Amino acid sequence: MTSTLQDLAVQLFDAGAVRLEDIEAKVGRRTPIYFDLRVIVSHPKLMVAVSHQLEKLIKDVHHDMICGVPYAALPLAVVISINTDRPMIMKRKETKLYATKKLLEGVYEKNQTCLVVEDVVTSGGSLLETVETLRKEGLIVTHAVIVLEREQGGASVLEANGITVKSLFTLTNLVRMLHKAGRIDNDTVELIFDHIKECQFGTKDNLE
Ligand SMILES: O=C(O)c1cc(=O)[nH]c(=O)n1[C@@H]1O[C@H](COP(=O)(O)O)[C@@H](O)[C@H]1O
Repeated sequence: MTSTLQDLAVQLFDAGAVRLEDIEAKVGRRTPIYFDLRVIVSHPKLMVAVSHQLEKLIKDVHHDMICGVPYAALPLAVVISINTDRPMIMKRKETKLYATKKLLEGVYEKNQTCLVVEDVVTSGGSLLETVETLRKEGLIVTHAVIVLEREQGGASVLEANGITVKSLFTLTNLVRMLHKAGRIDNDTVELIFDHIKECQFGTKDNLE
């Protein structure tokens, strides 16, 4: 059975993937909402449901293989690879210092297309780092599929680097769905919407 996006938003919240606390984000600023997809490894049915939704987004995107950005997106990439019978490659966080000394694991050839899977895009930096590694190895990367686009400028940064981002949720529609389901109150909705407006990347002030 396929969950609707509204159901999925509530299931993710109830599994603890949405943290409504003041948390430091990877790049620079604090955030009143943190989407922590790492919890889904403890909820296999939810992992399959999220993967199914991502698969719908990529069915018309040509790709020879997929690569998950380490580590949060790796389990999703594995499930999508199995469900769609499409090979996967894995990027290491650091180059192996012995034996093969590889940064990418798996089988690939120059000029093959690789679709990237990521959990969250805020500034776009993490996803771009993976894309740069893949491109250095001669792979063609034009699309990424992600779970949450935080609408803080990252998608535009990626677009400017030749990557089209397809997302399951934007932060605005995730928050609206959770508000509708009574999981987030009015004040928190306002706080999050203000944060989205105030904390934008890709602008001169926030370029690191
Ligand atoms: O730090 C973040 O911006 C972030 C926000 C959030 O809600 N959830 C979350 O997982 N992150 C982390 O931030 C990364 C994306 O941030 P950028 O590299 O700025 O796009 C993700 O891969 C996560 O490691």
